[in-house]
Amino acid sequence: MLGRLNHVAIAVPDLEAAARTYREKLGATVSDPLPQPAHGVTVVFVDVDNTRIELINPLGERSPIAAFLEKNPSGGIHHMCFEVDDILVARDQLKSVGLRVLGDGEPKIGAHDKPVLFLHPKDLNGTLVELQQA
Ligand SMILES: CC[C@H](C(=O)O)C(=O)SCCNC(=O)CCNC(=O)[C@H](O)C(C)(C)COP(=O)(O)OP(=O)(O)OC[C@H]1O[C@@H](n2cnc3c(N)ncnc32)[C@H](O)[C@@H]1OP(=O)(O)O
Ligand SMILES: [Co+2]
Repeated sequence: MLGRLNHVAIAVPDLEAAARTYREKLGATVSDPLPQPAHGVTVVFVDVDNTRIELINPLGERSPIAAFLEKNPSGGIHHMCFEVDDILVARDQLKSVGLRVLGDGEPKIGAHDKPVLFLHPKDLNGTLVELQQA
């Protein structure tokens, strides 16, 4: 079911500083900050050979990553995203084996303009997993 690793997201307390580190110290190509109000984050994309890093910072009052940063004030790996061929088939299959889908269970359009869903971290060894329609 799981296709390629589409991205790994890192929650950061200072988006500009994190982007500068990846650009200047790691020599990476990084995007400008891209507000994603529907997801309550601002994201900077860091392109690497075989996947992508997303540096994410809370946007707005009700960001889903605010509590994570309170618990991890210097930041940390927030989630990883796998591509799936059919996100609705994958969702129903994962629910049938007892994995919890977050929110109302309906895919939302993510930062890559594709439908995405999230699975509860407590069901996956403390790791928040995002699924994105390939
Ligand atoms: C622009 C879109 C972009 C893309 O397209 O790629 C994105 O990915 S946007 C990413 C931001 N959006 C989301 O993360 C949506 C899904 N996340 C959520 O719904 C929440 O973050 C949730 C429910 C996972 C956690 O919310 P919150 O921290 O407010 O709730 P709790 O404190 O009750 O947490 C429950 C339990 O889970 C642990 N936790 C929370 N976040 C993570 C995490 N990222 N990785 C691992 N574990 C996590 C938290 O510590 C609690 O554990 P406990 O032992 O009970 O304290
Ligand atoms: Co993501």
